[in-house]
Amino acid sequence: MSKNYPLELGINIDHVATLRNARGTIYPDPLKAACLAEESGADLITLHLREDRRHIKDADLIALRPLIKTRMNLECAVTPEMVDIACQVKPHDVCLVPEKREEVTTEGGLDVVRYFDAIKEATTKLVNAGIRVSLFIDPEERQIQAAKDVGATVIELHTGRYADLSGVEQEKELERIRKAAQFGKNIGLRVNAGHGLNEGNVLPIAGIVELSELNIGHAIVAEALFKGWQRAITDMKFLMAQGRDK
Ligand SMILES: CC(=O)[C@@H](O)[C@H](O)COP(=O)(O)O
Ligand SMILES: NCC(=O)COP(=O)(O)O
Repeated sequence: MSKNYPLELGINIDHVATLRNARGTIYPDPLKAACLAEESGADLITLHLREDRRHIKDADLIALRPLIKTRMNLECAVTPEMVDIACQVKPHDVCLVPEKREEVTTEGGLDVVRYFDAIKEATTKLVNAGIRVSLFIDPEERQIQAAKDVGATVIELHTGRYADLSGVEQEKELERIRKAAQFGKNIGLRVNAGHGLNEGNVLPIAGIVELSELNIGHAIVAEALFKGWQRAITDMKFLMAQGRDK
């Protein structure tokens, strides 16, 4: 990993819980996954407490908080319930995300421009509780500027569209993400990225030097089936370092 431009890896453990919940068993244990991830070089642990609790449960969040040795990044919707939970649990970071009950996964970023007042209120409460606030947004200047204006100090650029595209269209989306990362950094924000990243598409994203952190989950859980959880994490770290040093 380049020393001048470090790139952190956040391991998202949501889909360890998805597998556990499919049978209502106590395994695989997301807490064990988090601890092993840290041992394998994860720089932080990310988890998304969805309103419908389809993967991570409140009990996971509470049990995990004192176990985390790196940083906990809690993703949650902009609702009074979630903001209250976050203020009680006090993760290092909260990443506010858009949520629709019926979606398969997070579609698009938060519309900070449209929901400015509600996002500002949530951000202020979290910041007053000593939590760093990140907003999960599309790579658009007006959303990035609005994120800064509501008082967030971090943004996470949604890479889901990039991950779903290929060829020239993917190149164009990569350029959009690159420009957005530069804009965010220039106005003083920490810029992260994530969603849909995998071993096959992470290199060009890792090469964007303005990015500080990538959050990756689903593809790492999938890779772990074939080569093991810890190997999937060390391989991803290796690829990120390759992308960064290119
Ligand atoms: C906000 C985000 O990108 C992740 O939390 C991702 O959504 C993983 O969880 P889901 O698959 O439930 O969307
Ligand atoms: N914020 C993105 C994230 O945490 C992981 O998303 P994915 O890799 O599960 O798509």
